[in-house]
Amino acid sequence: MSAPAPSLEAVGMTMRFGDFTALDNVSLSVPPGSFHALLGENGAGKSTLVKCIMGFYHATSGALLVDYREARIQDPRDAQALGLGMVYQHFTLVPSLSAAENLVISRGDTPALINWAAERARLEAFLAGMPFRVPLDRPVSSLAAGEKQKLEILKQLYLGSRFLILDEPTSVLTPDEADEVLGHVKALTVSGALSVLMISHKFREVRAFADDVTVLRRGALAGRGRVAELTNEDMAAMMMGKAQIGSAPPRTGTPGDAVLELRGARARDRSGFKEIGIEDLKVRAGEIVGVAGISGNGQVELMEVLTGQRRLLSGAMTVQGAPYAATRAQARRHRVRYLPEEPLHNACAPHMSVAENLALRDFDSGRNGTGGRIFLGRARMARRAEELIRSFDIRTRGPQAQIRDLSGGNVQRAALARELSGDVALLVVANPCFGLDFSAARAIRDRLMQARNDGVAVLLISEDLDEILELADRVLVMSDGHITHEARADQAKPAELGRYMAGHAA
Ligand SMILES: Nc1ncnc2c1ncn2[C@@H]1O[C@H](COP(=O)(O)OP(=O)(O)OP(=O)(O)O)[C@@H](O)[C@H]1O
Repeated sequence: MSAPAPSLEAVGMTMRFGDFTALDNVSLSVPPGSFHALLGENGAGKSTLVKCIMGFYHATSGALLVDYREARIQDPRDAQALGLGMVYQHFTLVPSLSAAENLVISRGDTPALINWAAERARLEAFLAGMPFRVPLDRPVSSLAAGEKQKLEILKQLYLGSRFLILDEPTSVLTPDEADEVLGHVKALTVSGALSVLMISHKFREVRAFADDVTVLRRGALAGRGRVAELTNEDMAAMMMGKAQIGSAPPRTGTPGDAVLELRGARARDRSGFKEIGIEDLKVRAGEIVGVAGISGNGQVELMEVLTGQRRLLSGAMTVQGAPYAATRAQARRHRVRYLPEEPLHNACAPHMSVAENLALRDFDSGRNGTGGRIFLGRARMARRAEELIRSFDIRTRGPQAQIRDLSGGNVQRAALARELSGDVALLVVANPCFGLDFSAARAIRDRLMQARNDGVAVLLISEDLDEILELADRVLVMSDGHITHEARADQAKPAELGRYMAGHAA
């Protein structure tokens, strides 16, 4: 790569939203060719800081220096022109196009009529200078998550970025994929070709790859230092202050009768070309059944079947012994609740307030679940919201804040608060701790265990094997659309589960 990596300094950055200060006089310095981690609990201000750097937000005050010169970044194009690029948790690639096509169209200057031979030669020349590559001609949808994330990084480098902001870049990757991707990124920083600022919640990755760390807490700088000179306890203390993480509630009681049953259930997968098939899945009252698997192995389709968004081609689904198609009336009658992935988009009304979102479930249920359309009174809604905000520790400016302005982790807590309040028989959750810091993850996991101990049947679909091993009574592995393995969680061996997850076990 030609241009050397730039340095970046943020000096006294403050960002106010109305009378709320999301970022309070925060400074951070990333020398050229270094790998800098940005840590903080959910809502600490990490995304706000990087959005100010990238020109998505205009800081209320403060300055940015790129290569020791003041940079005026009005919008993301200015940031790109200065060599700053961003890679997100979720992919931004076009799934139906190949890697080569994705790279070429990502350039703003692509002509309407593309000379593919010339573009291909240009791409090959670019890739020849890269320490890693990805298959260029397959549709991106067929690439594994690790390959997609490598392509996101290559895309930024192809666009000329020499300073990468990585926002939880390994959330959807397996630990091996994460190490491979971050290993390549690290090598680029060591060679001086790239500077990196990475938002992460994973101490393991910070420790393995970052040179320096900055920690934010409630919008303010809480600490910084060389990673090699800090212990995990030091970093945790900076993140959380004096607050300690309590120990998890013990598992109590034994499972009762089956609440959810799927038998011989077949449904099309998203491509429409394959099928998923669940021969026999039972979740009992007072039991957590974990469905482990690498993303893209039918978990999304299974969730869609369970939530009534995907039709069964054959087989049966029952809840409490009755046929179940997940209509709203059935879900209400059988006290079934869902926490889907990305709750802001899938389980919330983003423009509505926290209080309204916490009450959403009740809008069409009437005062006593009779189905009468009686809207909750404002005062009662506000009282209830305040209770849930307190007991689930939702960090918000108040019940009237729009839910889309909450940090990711706090949206998650709000959705879970709503789904777990009231009388629940079956709870279906997908990746409930995705993107959460560890104290938020701890809080959510404790709630799930508590629900189980209270007799709720919990189906936990998760890509996080540690989470499943901690919470589940039984583990099922889903691979290529089918349940390929079942084990009691206390007897399961992670390596063996990993082999089934990868589809390698007999
Ligand atoms: N556009 C906005 N309007 C109002 N408040 C906002 C806005 N964006 C963020 N905030 C608030 O600023 C605070 C910091 O949020 P931010 O998204 O930066 O946190 P974060 O550290 O990135 O958290 P997470 O780890 O959950 O992503 C939060 O309390 C959030 O509610």
